[in-house]
Amino acid sequence: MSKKLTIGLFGFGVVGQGLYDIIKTKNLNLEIVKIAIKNPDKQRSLPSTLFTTDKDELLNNPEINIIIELINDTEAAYEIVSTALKSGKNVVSASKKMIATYLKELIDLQHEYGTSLLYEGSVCGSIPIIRNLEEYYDNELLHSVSGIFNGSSNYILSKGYLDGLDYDSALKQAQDLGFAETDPTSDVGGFDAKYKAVIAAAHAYGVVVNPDDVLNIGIQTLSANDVQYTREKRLKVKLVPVIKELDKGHVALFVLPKFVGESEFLYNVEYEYNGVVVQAAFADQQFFFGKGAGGHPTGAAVLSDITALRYDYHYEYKKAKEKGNLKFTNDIELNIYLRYENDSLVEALNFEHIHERYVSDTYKYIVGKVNLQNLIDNQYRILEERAFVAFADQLTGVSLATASKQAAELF
Ligand SMILES: NC(=O)C1=CN([C@@H]2O[C@H](COP(=O)(O)OP(=O)(O)OC[C@H]3O[C@@H](n4cnc5c(N)ncnc54)[C@H](OP(=O)(O)O)[C@@H]3O)[C@@H](O)[C@H]2O)C=CC1
Ligand SMILES: N[C@@H](CC=O)C(=O)O
Repeated sequence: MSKKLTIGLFGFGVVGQGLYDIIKTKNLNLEIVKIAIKNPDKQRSLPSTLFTTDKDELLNNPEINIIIELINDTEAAYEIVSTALKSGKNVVSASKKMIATYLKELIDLQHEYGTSLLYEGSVCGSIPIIRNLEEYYDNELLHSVSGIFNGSSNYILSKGYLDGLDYDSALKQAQDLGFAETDPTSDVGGFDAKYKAVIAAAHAYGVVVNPDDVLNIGIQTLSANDVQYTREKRLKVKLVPVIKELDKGHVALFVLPKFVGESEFLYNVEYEYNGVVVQAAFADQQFFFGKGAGGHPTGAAVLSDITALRYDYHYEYKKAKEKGNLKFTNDIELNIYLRYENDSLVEALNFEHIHERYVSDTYKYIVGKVNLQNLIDNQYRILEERAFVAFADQLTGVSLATASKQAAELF
């Protein structure tokens, strides 16, 4: 019989309960000894003796050998996870914001204390992308990793495009289904996708990037004109993080809405499903597809990490050792679609090339090439002015797939 896992679980919300549902269907030789929650007055589906609001009852319990952290409070999560790692307990977490924000510290803690932190559930829910980037693509030259990394925003886009549902109602449904973050701005504004991309970049390329340095523009300002424009061109809008190795040892990373054509894998990824497109030198293009949000899909990924701890699995962060010289950069050119009202925004973005321009009384747009840093500098203005930006490689004939062979000129 494999060694018994004794678990201290933090959080009994959507993911915590999803994990519990899965565990109870199987005889896995593991036991949840205690569950820490925040609100002692909330009605629970399990005996009250199992719950506590005192984190030390779990962290200081020598019988517990694994801590599972599934809470919705970033700072508290970091405190719990770092304390556990320091005290010799292995940890599984799905808290992508916490992991992306404190990735360097968490890697250092694992090395210093010889403990393991696994977080497959933090990136694209049920899709096993972290272990694949870490292990399978160990020796493969990765050109790019991109995809749909957020279920809620994809759900909203699908509900609008396919079912004609308005934005607010679709968001409410995503919240009711347990897909959305406590603050859904994280989902629709591209923050959540950015945290996931930051984590994926560490395993794909060995770069640890501060999320504050990464552009994220979301879908909040998508208008009827934008939708009409994409329909006419037989495109769809998807919220897509792109992680791309450039020439001369640089990695670019950004999150933008993207126009996606029928021939692209992401075109048919709908609702809460996520998709990851890996462009590799020899394997060429590969596609991972699965549910990206919700208690059971995420719980399944968390359980996979728990069982991996049985055989002492830990991330080696191999690319950081092998490719340690890669540097993150925002100095790249992108082809974008910009729908705007104020001409001064166009001036501020300082387009280097304009492919297409349209102006009427009610609708103005430009398709052209800008520097990513200019977008970052005007990120808040774009949102305030309710302008809409999308990565528009489809409109200029330069896609991530074809571009991979052209190094820095891809965009
Ligand atoms: N929902 C999803 O589809 C996915 C979520 N995630 C991530 O997983 C984590 C959990 O998400 P989710 O389950 O949806 O969140 P929920 O809001 O559904 O649940 C959060 C849980 O955390 C508990 N909690 C909050 N603060 C503390 C604290 N300081 N100590 C102990 N317990 C605490 C809450 O307690 P109480 O019950 O008393 O309120 C609640 O049980 C988040 O980081 C989220 O980003 C990752 C992938 C998918
Ligand atoms: N809010 C997230 C949940 C999973 O990570 C999403 O919608 O994808």
